[in-house]
Amino acid sequence: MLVAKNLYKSYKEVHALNNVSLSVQEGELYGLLGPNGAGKTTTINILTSLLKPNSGEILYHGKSLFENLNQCKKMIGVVPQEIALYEELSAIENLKFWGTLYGIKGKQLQQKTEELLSFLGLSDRKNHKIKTYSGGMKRRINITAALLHDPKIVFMDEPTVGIDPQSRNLIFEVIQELHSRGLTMIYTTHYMEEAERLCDRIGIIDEGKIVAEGSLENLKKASTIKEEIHVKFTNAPKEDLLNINNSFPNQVLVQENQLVLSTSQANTDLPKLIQLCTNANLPLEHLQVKNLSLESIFLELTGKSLRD
Ligand SMILES: Nc1ncnc2c1ncn2[C@@H]1O[C@H](COP(=O)(O)OP(=O)(O)OP(=O)(O)O)[C@@H](O)[C@H]1O
Repeated sequence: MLVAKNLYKSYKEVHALNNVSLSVQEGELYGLLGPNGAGKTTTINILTSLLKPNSGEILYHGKSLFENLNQCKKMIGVVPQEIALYEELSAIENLKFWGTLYGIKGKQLQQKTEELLSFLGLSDRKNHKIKTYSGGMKRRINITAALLHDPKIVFMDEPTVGIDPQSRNLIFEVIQELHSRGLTMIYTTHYMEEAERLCDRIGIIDEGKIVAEGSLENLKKASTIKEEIHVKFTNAPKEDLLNINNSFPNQVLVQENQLVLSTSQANTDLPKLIQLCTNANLPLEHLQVKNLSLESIFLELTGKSLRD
Protein backbone atom coordinates (compact mmCIF):
# COMPACT_ATOMS: atom_id res chain seq x y z
CA MET A 1 0.00 0.00 0.00
CA LEU A 2 2.77 2.43 0.96
CA VAL A 3 6.40 2.27 -0.08
CA ALA A 4 8.94 4.93 0.95
CA LYS A 5 12.43 4.70 -0.44
CA ASN A 6 15.63 6.43 0.64
CA LEU A 7 14.14 9.48 2.34
CA TYR A 8 16.56 12.22 3.34
CA LYS A 9 15.58 15.40 5.15
CA SER A 10 17.74 18.10 6.66
CA TYR A 11 16.72 21.16 8.62
CA LYS A 12 19.78 23.32 7.94
CA GLU A 13 22.58 21.42 9.70
CA VAL A 14 20.30 18.84 11.40
CA HIS A 15 20.03 15.60 9.41
CA ALA A 16 16.58 14.57 10.61
CA LEU A 17 16.19 11.65 8.17
CA ASN A 18 19.16 9.79 6.85
CA ASN A 19 18.04 7.24 4.23
CA VAL A 20 14.75 6.05 5.68
CA SER A 21 12.99 3.33 3.69
CA LEU A 22 9.89 1.45 4.77
CA SER A 23 6.88 -0.27 3.33
CA VAL A 24 3.46 -0.93 4.80
CA GLN A 25 1.06 -3.60 3.61
CA GLU A 26 -2.69 -3.18 3.35
CA GLY A 27 -4.35 -3.72 6.76
CA GLU A 28 -1.05 -3.62 8.61
CA LEU A 29 -0.44 -1.70 11.83
CA TYR A 30 3.15 -0.52 11.50
CA GLY A 31 4.88 0.99 14.52
CA LEU A 32 7.66 3.53 14.28
CA LEU A 33 9.44 3.36 17.62
CA GLY A 34 12.19 5.71 18.66
CA PRO A 35 13.26 8.23 21.32
CA ASN A 36 12.53 11.95 21.21
CA GLY A 37 14.17 13.58 18.21
CA ALA A 38 14.68 10.27 16.34
CA GLY A 39 12.80 11.50 13.26
CA LYS A 40 9.31 10.03 13.73
CA THR A 41 7.33 13.23 13.20
CA THR A 42 9.51 14.23 10.26
CA THR A 43 8.85 10.82 8.67
CA ILE A 44 5.09 11.16 9.20
CA ASN A 45 5.03 14.73 7.91
CA ILE A 46 6.83 13.62 4.76
CA LEU A 47 4.68 10.51 4.20
CA THR A 48 1.55 12.64 4.54
CA SER A 49 2.89 15.35 2.19
CA LEU A 50 3.08 18.10 4.84
CA LEU A 51 6.82 18.26 4.29
CA LYS A 52 8.95 17.62 1.22
CA PRO A 53 11.99 15.41 1.60
CA ASN A 54 15.33 16.56 0.19
CA SER A 55 15.32 13.33 -1.78
CA GLY A 56 13.60 9.97 -1.88
CA GLU A 57 10.44 8.45 -3.27
CA ILE A 58 6.99 7.79 -1.76
CA LEU A 59 4.46 5.57 -3.49
CA TYR A 60 0.85 4.87 -2.54
CA HIS A 61 -0.45 1.87 -4.47
CA GLY A 62 2.48 2.38 -6.84
CA LYS A 63 1.72 6.06 -7.49
CA SER A 64 4.09 8.83 -6.51
CA LEU A 65 2.69 10.92 -3.63
CA PHE A 66 3.97 14.27 -4.82
CA GLU A 67 2.93 13.64 -8.46
CA ASN A 68 -0.60 12.51 -7.46
CA LEU A 69 -1.11 14.71 -4.46
CA ASN A 70 -4.90 15.13 -4.49
CA GLN A 71 -5.59 11.48 -5.20
CA CYS A 72 -3.21 10.28 -2.50
CA LYS A 73 -4.34 12.80 0.11
CA LYS A 74 -7.89 11.42 -0.08
CA MET A 75 -6.51 8.08 1.09
CA ILE A 76 -4.61 9.56 4.03
CA GLY A 77 -5.82 10.43 7.53
CA VAL A 78 -3.55 12.11 10.07
CA VAL A 79 -3.82 12.24 13.85
CA PRO A 80 -1.24 14.92 14.67
CA GLN A 81 0.78 14.95 17.87
CA GLU A 82 -0.52 18.41 18.75
CA ILE A 83 -4.26 18.45 19.35
CA ALA A 84 -5.84 20.33 16.45
CA LEU A 85 -9.18 21.43 17.92
CA TYR A 86 -10.93 24.70 18.69
CA GLU A 87 -11.42 24.85 22.45
CA GLU A 88 -14.40 27.22 22.27
CA LEU A 89 -16.33 25.02 19.84
CA SER A 90 -18.20 21.83 20.69
CA ALA A 91 -17.01 18.43 19.48
CA ILE A 92 -19.65 18.35 16.78
CA GLU A 93 -18.75 21.88 15.59
CA ASN A 94 -15.09 20.95 15.45
CA LEU A 95 -15.83 17.81 13.46
CA LYS A 96 -18.09 19.72 11.05
CA PHE A 97 -15.24 22.18 10.52
CA TRP A 98 -12.81 19.35 9.72
CA GLY A 99 -15.36 17.51 7.58
CA THR A 100 -15.94 20.62 5.47
CA LEU A 101 -12.18 20.93 4.94
CA TYR A 102 -12.21 17.36 3.60
CA GLY A 103 -15.14 18.26 1.30
CA ILE A 104 -17.79 16.29 3.17
CA LYS A 105 -21.12 18.05 3.54
CA GLY A 106 -24.74 17.89 4.66
CA LYS A 107 -26.32 14.59 5.56
CA GLN A 108 -23.20 12.59 4.81
CA LEU A 109 -21.16 14.69 7.26
CA GLN A 110 -23.92 14.53 9.88
CA GLN A 111 -24.14 10.74 9.57
CA LYS A 112 -20.38 10.19 9.62
CA THR A 113 -19.89 12.48 12.62
CA GLU A 114 -22.58 10.71 14.65
CA GLU A 115 -21.25 7.28 13.69
CA LEU A 116 -17.69 8.13 14.69
CA LEU A 117 -18.67 9.89 17.92
CA SER A 118 -20.59 6.79 18.92
CA PHE A 119 -17.68 4.52 17.95
CA LEU A 120 -15.29 6.63 20.06
CA GLY A 121 -17.79 6.66 22.98
CA LEU A 122 -18.31 10.42 22.93
CA SER A 123 -21.92 10.81 21.73
CA ASP A 124 -23.23 12.08 25.04
CA ARG A 125 -20.66 14.89 25.18
CA LYS A 126 -20.90 15.94 21.53
CA ASN A 127 -22.47 19.34 22.21
CA HIS A 128 -20.05 20.30 24.97
CA LYS A 129 -17.19 22.69 24.32
CA ILE A 130 -13.81 21.05 23.80
CA LYS A 131 -12.36 23.11 26.66
CA THR A 132 -14.47 21.01 29.07
CA TYR A 133 -12.97 17.75 27.78
CA SER A 134 -10.23 15.75 29.47
CA GLY A 135 -6.92 15.20 27.64
CA GLY A 136 -7.94 11.66 26.69
CA MET A 137 -11.29 12.81 25.28
CA LYS A 138 -9.59 15.50 23.21
CA ARG A 139 -7.28 12.85 21.81
CA ARG A 140 -10.27 10.71 20.87
CA ILE A 141 -11.87 13.65 19.05
CA ASN A 142 -8.55 14.21 17.29
CA ILE A 143 -8.74 10.60 16.06
CA THR A 144 -12.37 11.10 14.98
CA ALA A 145 -11.38 14.11 12.87
CA ALA A 146 -8.82 12.01 11.01
CA LEU A 147 -11.41 9.34 10.15
CA LEU A 148 -14.18 11.56 8.76
CA HIS A 149 -13.27 11.13 5.10
CA ASP A 150 -12.89 7.32 5.29
CA PRO A 151 -9.12 7.23 4.76
CA LYS A 152 -7.43 4.03 3.67
CA ILE A 153 -4.34 4.68 5.76
CA VAL A 154 -4.13 6.60 9.04
CA PHE A 155 -1.00 8.05 10.60
CA MET A 156 -1.04 8.47 14.36
CA ASP A 157 1.77 10.55 15.79
CA GLU A 158 2.20 9.61 19.47
CA PRO A 159 -1.55 9.69 20.18
CA THR A 160 -1.19 8.81 23.87
CA VAL A 161 1.34 11.42 24.97
CA GLY A 162 0.31 13.19 28.15
CA ILE A 163 -2.81 11.20 29.02
CA ASP A 164 -3.70 8.97 31.96
CA PRO A 165 -3.45 5.15 31.76
CA GLN A 166 -7.23 4.66 31.57
CA SER A 167 -7.63 7.03 28.61
CA ARG A 168 -4.60 5.40 27.03
CA ASN A 169 -6.32 2.01 27.25
CA LEU A 170 -9.44 3.45 25.63
CA ILE A 171 -7.32 4.72 22.74
CA PHE A 172 -5.67 1.30 22.42
CA GLU A 173 -9.11 -0.31 22.19
CA VAL A 174 -10.10 2.11 19.41
CA ILE A 175 -6.90 1.40 17.52
CA GLN A 176 -7.32 -2.35 17.91
CA GLU A 177 -10.90 -2.12 16.66
CA LEU A 178 -9.83 -0.03 13.64
CA HIS A 179 -7.11 -2.59 12.99
CA SER A 180 -9.57 -5.47 13.13
CA ARG A 181 -11.74 -3.62 10.60
CA GLY A 182 -8.77 -3.70 8.21
CA LEU A 183 -7.60 -0.08 8.39
CA THR A 184 -3.91 0.38 7.54
CA MET A 185 -2.13 2.43 10.22
CA ILE A 186 1.26 3.86 11.01
CA TYR A 187 1.73 4.54 14.69
CA THR A 188 4.65 6.42 16.18
CA THR A 189 5.65 6.11 19.80
CA HIS A 190 8.56 6.24 22.17
CA TYR A 191 6.81 3.78 24.51
CA MET A 192 8.05 0.29 23.75
CA GLU A 193 5.05 -1.23 25.57
CA GLU A 194 2.72 0.40 23.02
CA ALA A 195 4.67 -0.87 20.04
CA GLU A 196 4.85 -4.35 21.58
CA ARG A 197 1.16 -4.45 22.37
CA LEU A 198 -0.32 -2.94 19.22
CA CYS A 199 1.86 -3.31 16.17
CA ASP A 200 2.17 -6.10 13.60
CA ARG A 201 5.56 -4.84 12.55
CA ILE A 202 7.91 -2.34 14.15
CA GLY A 203 10.55 -0.09 12.65
CA ILE A 204 13.05 1.07 15.26
CA ILE A 205 14.28 4.55 14.38
CA ASP A 206 17.24 6.38 15.86
CA GLU A 207 19.01 9.53 14.65
CA GLY A 208 17.08 9.50 11.39
CA LYS A 209 17.85 5.87 10.53
CA ILE A 210 15.76 2.73 10.78
CA VAL A 211 18.12 0.49 12.71
CA ALA A 212 15.92 -2.62 12.77
CA GLU A 213 12.55 -3.69 11.43
CA GLY A 214 10.29 -6.69 11.84
CA SER A 215 7.60 -8.30 13.95
CA LEU A 216 8.29 -8.35 17.68
CA GLU A 217 8.99 -12.05 17.39
CA ASN A 218 11.51 -11.58 14.58
CA LEU A 219 13.21 -8.66 16.32
CA LYS A 220 13.61 -10.83 19.40
CA LYS A 221 14.94 -13.76 17.36
CA ALA A 222 17.50 -11.51 15.67
CA SER A 223 18.76 -10.15 18.99
CA THR A 224 21.70 -11.73 20.78
CA ILE A 225 20.06 -10.85 24.11
CA LYS A 226 17.96 -13.54 25.69
CA GLU A 227 16.81 -12.15 29.02
CA GLU A 228 16.61 -9.07 31.21
CA ILE A 229 17.58 -9.01 34.87
CA HIS A 230 15.56 -6.34 36.71
CA VAL A 231 16.98 -5.27 40.05
CA LYS A 232 15.44 -2.88 42.57
CA PHE A 233 17.47 -1.53 45.50
CA THR A 234 16.17 0.02 48.71
CA ASN A 235 18.72 2.76 48.32
CA ALA A 236 21.45 2.93 45.71
CA PRO A 237 23.67 5.95 44.97
CA LYS A 238 23.73 6.72 41.24
CA GLU A 239 27.58 6.43 41.12
CA ASP A 240 27.37 2.82 42.34
CA LEU A 241 24.80 1.99 39.68
CA LEU A 242 26.94 3.67 37.03
CA ASN A 243 29.92 1.58 38.22
CA ILE A 244 27.89 -1.56 37.59
CA ASN A 245 27.03 -0.11 34.19
CA ASN A 246 30.78 0.12 33.44
CA SER A 247 31.21 -3.59 34.18
CA PHE A 248 28.57 -4.50 31.58
CA PRO A 249 29.10 -2.10 28.66
CA ASN A 250 25.95 -1.41 26.58
CA GLN A 251 23.97 -3.87 28.70
CA VAL A 252 22.63 -1.78 31.56
CA LEU A 253 19.80 0.72 31.86
CA VAL A 254 19.96 2.72 35.09
CA GLN A 255 16.99 4.41 36.74
CA GLU A 256 16.51 5.73 40.25
CA ASN A 257 17.30 2.83 42.64
CA GLN A 258 16.85 0.36 39.78
CA LEU A 259 18.71 -1.20 36.93
CA VAL A 260 17.97 -3.54 34.08
CA LEU A 261 20.74 -5.76 32.76
CA SER A 262 20.25 -7.22 29.26
CA THR A 263 22.02 -10.51 28.95
CA SER A 264 22.65 -13.40 26.60
CA GLN A 265 24.11 -15.47 29.47
CA ALA A 266 22.14 -15.02 32.69
CA ASN A 267 23.94 -18.00 34.23
CA THR A 268 27.24 -16.08 34.37
CA ASP A 269 26.00 -12.45 34.38
CA LEU A 270 23.60 -12.94 37.31
CA PRO A 271 26.27 -14.12 39.84
CA LYS A 272 28.64 -11.40 38.58
CA LEU A 273 25.93 -8.77 39.11
CA ILE A 274 25.11 -10.01 42.61
CA GLN A 275 28.82 -10.00 43.48
CA LEU A 276 29.18 -6.38 42.29
CA CYS A 277 26.14 -5.36 44.35
CA THR A 278 27.52 -7.12 47.44
CA ASN A 279 30.95 -5.47 47.00
CA ALA A 280 29.31 -2.05 46.78
CA ASN A 281 27.02 -2.76 49.77
CA LEU A 282 23.93 -2.15 47.68
CA PRO A 283 20.81 -3.43 49.49
CA LEU A 284 18.77 -5.57 47.05
CA GLU A 285 15.01 -5.21 47.40
CA HIS A 286 13.78 -7.21 44.44
CA LEU A 287 15.35 -9.19 41.60
CA GLN A 288 13.53 -10.68 38.64
CA VAL A 289 14.59 -12.32 35.38
CA LYS A 290 12.22 -11.33 32.57
CA ASN A 291 11.80 -11.98 28.87
CA LEU A 292 13.52 -9.70 26.41
CA SER A 293 11.75 -6.40 25.61
CA LEU A 294 12.17 -3.81 22.85
CA GLU A 295 13.96 -1.53 25.33
CA SER A 296 16.89 -4.00 25.52
CA ILE A 297 16.88 -4.47 21.75
CA PHE A 298 17.10 -0.69 21.36
CA LEU A 299 19.96 -0.56 23.88
CA GLU A 300 21.75 -3.34 22.02
CA LEU A 301 21.38 -1.56 18.66
CA THR A 302 22.13 2.01 19.69
CA GLY A 303 23.86 1.89 23.09
CA LYS A 304 21.12 4.22 24.36
CA SER A 305 17.91 4.12 26.33
CA LEU A 306 14.61 4.73 24.52
CA ARG A 307 13.72 7.04 27.36
CA ASP A 308 16.74 9.37 27.12
N1 LIG B 1 11.41 22.54 12.00
C1 LIG B 1 12.57 22.08 12.43
N2 LIG B 1 13.69 22.85 12.37
C2 LIG B 1 14.88 22.37 12.79
N3 LIG B 1 15.09 21.14 13.29
C3 LIG B 1 14.00 20.33 13.38
C4 LIG B 1 12.69 20.75 12.96
N4 LIG B 1 11.83 19.73 13.17
C5 LIG B 1 12.56 18.72 13.69
N5 LIG B 1 13.85 19.07 13.82
C6 LIG B 1 14.95 18.23 14.32
O1 LIG B 1 14.95 17.04 13.54
C7 LIG B 1 15.20 15.89 14.35
C8 LIG B 1 14.03 14.92 14.23
O2 LIG B 1 12.88 15.51 14.83
P1 LIG B 1 11.44 14.82 14.86
O3 LIG B 1 10.47 15.81 15.44
O4 LIG B 1 11.13 14.27 13.53
O5 LIG B 1 11.68 13.62 15.88
P2 LIG B 1 10.64 12.75 16.69
O6 LIG B 1 11.20 11.37 16.70
O7 LIG B 1 9.29 12.94 16.15
O8 LIG B 1 10.74 13.35 18.12
P3 LIG B 1 9.57 13.68 19.20
O9 LIG B 1 9.19 12.37 19.79
O10 LIG B 1 10.27 14.58 20.19
O11 LIG B 1 8.46 14.36 18.46
C9 LIG B 1 15.43 16.41 15.75
O12 LIG B 1 16.82 16.59 15.92
C10 LIG B 1 14.72 17.75 15.74
O13 LIG B 1 15.31 18.63 16.67
